[in-house]
Amino acid sequence: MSSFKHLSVNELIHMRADHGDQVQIADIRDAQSYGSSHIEGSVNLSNENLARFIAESDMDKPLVVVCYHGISSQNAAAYLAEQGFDQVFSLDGGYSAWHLAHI
Ligand SMILES: O=S(=O)([O-])[S-]
Repeated sequence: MSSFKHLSVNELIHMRADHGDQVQIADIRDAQSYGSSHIEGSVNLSNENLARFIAESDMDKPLVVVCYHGISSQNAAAYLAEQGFDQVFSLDGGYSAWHLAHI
């Protein structure tokens, strides 16, 4: 059964250092929050672009799901794993943890 794994901010930093833009990041926060700041290289995923994102993504590449605090990203990550992504991660602490680590 496909499912997702948890990823800490530090693990994400290392993953990006090792794999660069091979790492896909989907930010599921609202467009306004995403617009005011987001992890560089992330895409804002919403119900509107979800189908296209799934259709156009490389499912072999790691996919990290980011929300506000790491709660709702878990449901989204489980869903995306069910859609066929091989390696799906939910960012623990969400964008707020990422932001804190980068102040
Ligand atoms: O985005 S959240 O579900 O972690 S509050």
